[in-house]
Amino acid sequence: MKLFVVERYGANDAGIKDDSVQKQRLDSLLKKAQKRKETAENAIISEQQQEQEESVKKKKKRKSQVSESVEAEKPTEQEEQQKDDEDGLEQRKKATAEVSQDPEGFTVIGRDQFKRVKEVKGVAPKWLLHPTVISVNMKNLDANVDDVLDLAPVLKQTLKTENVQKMFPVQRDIIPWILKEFKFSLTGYWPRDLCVSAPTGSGKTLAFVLPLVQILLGRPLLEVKALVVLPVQDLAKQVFSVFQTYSKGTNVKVALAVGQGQIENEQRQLVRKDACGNFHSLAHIVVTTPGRLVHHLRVTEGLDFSKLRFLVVDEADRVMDSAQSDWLFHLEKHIAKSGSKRVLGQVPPLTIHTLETQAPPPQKLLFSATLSQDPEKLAKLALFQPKLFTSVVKAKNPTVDAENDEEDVGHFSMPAEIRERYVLCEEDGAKPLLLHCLLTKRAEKSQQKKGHGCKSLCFADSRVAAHRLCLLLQKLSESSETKLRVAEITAELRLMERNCILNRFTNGELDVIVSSDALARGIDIPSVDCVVSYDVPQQAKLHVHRVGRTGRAGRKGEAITVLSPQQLPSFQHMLRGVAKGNELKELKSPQDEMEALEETYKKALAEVRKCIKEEAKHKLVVKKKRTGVFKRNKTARRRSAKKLLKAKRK
Ligand SMILES: Nc1ncnc2c1ncn2[C@@H]1O[C@H](COP(=O)(O)OP(=O)(O)OP(=O)(O)O)[C@@H](O)[C@H]1O
Repeated sequence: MKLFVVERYGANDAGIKDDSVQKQRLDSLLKKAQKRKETAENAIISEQQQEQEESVKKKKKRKSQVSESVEAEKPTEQEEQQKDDEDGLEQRKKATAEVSQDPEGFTVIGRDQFKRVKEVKGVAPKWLLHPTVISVNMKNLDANVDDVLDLAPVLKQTLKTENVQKMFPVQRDIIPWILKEFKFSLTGYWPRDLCVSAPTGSGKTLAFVLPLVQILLGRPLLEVKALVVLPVQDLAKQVFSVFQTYSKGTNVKVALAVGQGQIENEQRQLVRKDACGNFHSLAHIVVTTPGRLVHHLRVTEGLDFSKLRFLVVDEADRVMDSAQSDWLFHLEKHIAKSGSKRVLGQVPPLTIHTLETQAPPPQKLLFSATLSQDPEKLAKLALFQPKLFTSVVKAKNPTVDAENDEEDVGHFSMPAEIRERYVLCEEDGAKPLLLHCLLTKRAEKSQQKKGHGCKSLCFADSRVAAHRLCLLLQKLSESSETKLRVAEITAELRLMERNCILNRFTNGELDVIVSSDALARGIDIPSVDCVVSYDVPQQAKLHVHRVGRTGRAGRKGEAITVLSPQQLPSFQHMLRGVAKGNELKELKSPQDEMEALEETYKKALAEVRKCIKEEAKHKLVVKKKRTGVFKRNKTARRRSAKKLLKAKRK
């Protein structure tokens, strides 16, 4: 044990050989500590006394303003009050002394000095508080293409061939605004940035495609003037095809860079190197995803964004939330190398000198159905005098308490054409059967009424859940009279496979697509009749996007969410901030049909279990084979290397 004894003061140290000297030192240290404690306590107590006195003074003042008759009784009350206050002070003194003294005798420094910090409430900027409200009414469209827009005849012709007769409210408001800002910028002023928050399927894509093509019409020089950023490949391809449609018959060149094929192929569409070694842009508009953009900025020689005039960010909230949200930083760095335009960063104070010496920054155009109106998030984008167009008005949700109706809680809005309902499922295990019954019922009704089946999209939480649900629905419909053709789309499938399934769905070869949230955002699938949220979405945003796959472009749609009774209150609470055209109603659960199919369901469940086991086995075999081949290859390589060495030695 001696090993662990630390002798801080050795016997040879001067002045501390005696025990008496050590005692003296200890006493003086303890005295000092005691003094410090007392002064700290006194300070706290005097502070509290002051506060107490002030409060008593205030009370006195208030009471002196009351009438005389009441005043007659006051002195006794005041005295009592003062007594009470003093007693309270005494008690608190004791309590603080007790609290600040730990049972082991240590004093916690500053324990009584902690005070609750006052919450500072942020103030939304003016442009967020005073937006221009876009109508959500898609029924009585008054804006004829010819009357409203100052568009080139080629574009008007394409609109006619695409069967666009009238402009949707977003397009009616946004297109002239962008064109006007552009004209304004030609006079030397910087264009204002734009934020658009409009419901799903309201035609936001055309609202930026048309003005960009119009502005870039007839430009002899090939320079990248517009960069359009979307969160994922599928959406970028979709927007690219709209650009292609509307740039037909014009000299506007559009390129796609989403990482679908080899990077060299994309580079060939973006830049050309001439005989003298100079680089030339090959597109006016580049449609891309954040990840691929950063890749090109790093590796594509001669890519020049210094002449950029427009930066469009569709599904802006998702793009900004994504892991690659540093793409703006990389873009700015890239531009800074070749020019002085600012994409990010502090906007300098606008003086005549800045206007004269600095080129305007690219105008940022942000679009989304669930655009964040959080000033902090938007501040990251360094928007220049932004203008907000929104269709979000005060949410009115009859299912929520009346007091909540008064709040300005609207963050997102949904198309008024969507009829939203929920169905309660008591047992979690019976959910697939309930879904099967709902879908077959809908298909039969639609067949009777319209003469064709009902196209439905079902959203599950994950890829695995979507796969299992798809198998179950397939098995159940095999044994039922109404045969539903079911397929699945998850992020695991390649783009080609996904497109193939979507084409079959659009052509009426499939009735149901089960999907993970890979399909939830932005994808424009014509005429989806019903969207079913098989698993409850965790965020209102996700719900808005899922449901938004139906009821597009003014068509009618239906959205059903499958809930357990326990999930209902939180679901209703989540939808508090979503402005809807229709109220949320309950749909009767098809109990009779479910009971009739109980045996078939059990069989289907057993078959699916078998199927999943076989799939897992198959995957394992494939994996083993791969690793086995790899090992064999490795050993073969080693053997051949050894043989070679031997041969060399010989
Ligand atoms: N003026 C119009 N007349 C008729 N159809 C239109 C018009 N404008 C757009 N559409 C069609 O409406 C559908 C939805 O448009 P779009 O994809 O632009 O919606 P969105 O607002 O971007 O939706 P999301 O927020 O879900 O991405 C598309 O099929 C498009 O062709």
